[in-house]
Amino acid sequence: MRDTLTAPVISAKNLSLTFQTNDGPVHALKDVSLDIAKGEFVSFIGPSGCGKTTLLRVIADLEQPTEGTLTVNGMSPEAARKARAYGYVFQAAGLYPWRTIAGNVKLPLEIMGFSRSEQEARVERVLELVELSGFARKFPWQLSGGMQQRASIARALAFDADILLMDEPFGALDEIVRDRLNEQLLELWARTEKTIGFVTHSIPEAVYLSTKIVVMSPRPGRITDIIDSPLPRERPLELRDSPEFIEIAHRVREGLRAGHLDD
Ligand SMILES: Nc1ncnc2c1ncn2[C@@H]1O[C@H](COP(=O)(O)OP(=O)(O)OP(=O)(O)O)[C@@H](O)[C@H]1O
Repeated sequence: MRDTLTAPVISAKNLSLTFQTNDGPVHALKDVSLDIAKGEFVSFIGPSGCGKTTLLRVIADLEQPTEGTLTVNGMSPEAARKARAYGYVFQAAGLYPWRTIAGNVKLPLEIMGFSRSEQEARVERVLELVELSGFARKFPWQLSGGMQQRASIARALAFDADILLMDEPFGALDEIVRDRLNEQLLELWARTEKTIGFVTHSIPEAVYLSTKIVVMSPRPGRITDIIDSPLPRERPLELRDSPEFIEIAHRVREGLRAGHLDD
């Protein structure tokens, strides 16, 4: 599947972004270069404030870089956004409490003007993908935190974007729920062949999920290491006890430490 001859889906070259604030400039990203191939699962890991969210937002055309170039599917991020290339999953599920789960998932489809029958078919399909088929008519408060986050993933999948951008989607959940969601996300990724960009603070989560791990350092946010994971795509949770897994986790930790030494 990972054909080295195909052009990258996301290509960043020397991206920098400086926010101008009342307290002076904040260098959120500095000289970030990265290629992401179709179907990859890429995690961005680094300490708070290192620019992970900013990088995801630049890819999604929610922020403009100050320097450098970025293409998504060979187009500008703006053109890619207009072509509905992305689904975005935020830290908090962000579901509307007065809408049912189906109603929440349907919302972007309503806005995009899909026909009613197409909306119904898509909602059914994505709720099945995230294993929430029986919960379409429930309201968000009737679901656990993990289920709400799955509903927000379903919403991001509903319009069938090629790229799923996820900003610490499981950060607020306990470890057991998180493990299960990680497994489910890998299954979903295998079934849909999406390209995924995933922000996390957790080393095990990054190593468990990713085909590529991008390690970032703060002030200004730079990439300190890019690790192409040798782990197989099929990943039972027990893989986390294997020497290969521990070795990659060690390398991520070293990358994080190296970033801090430059402070
Ligand atoms: N709109 C903005 N205006 C000014 N500064 C900003 C803005 N957005 C982000 N920043 C600053 O840019 C830096 C990078 O922020 P960003 O949210 O990308 O970091 P992060 O790695 O995602 O952090 P966290 O892990 O805490 O979510 C931080 O110092 C942040 O305060």
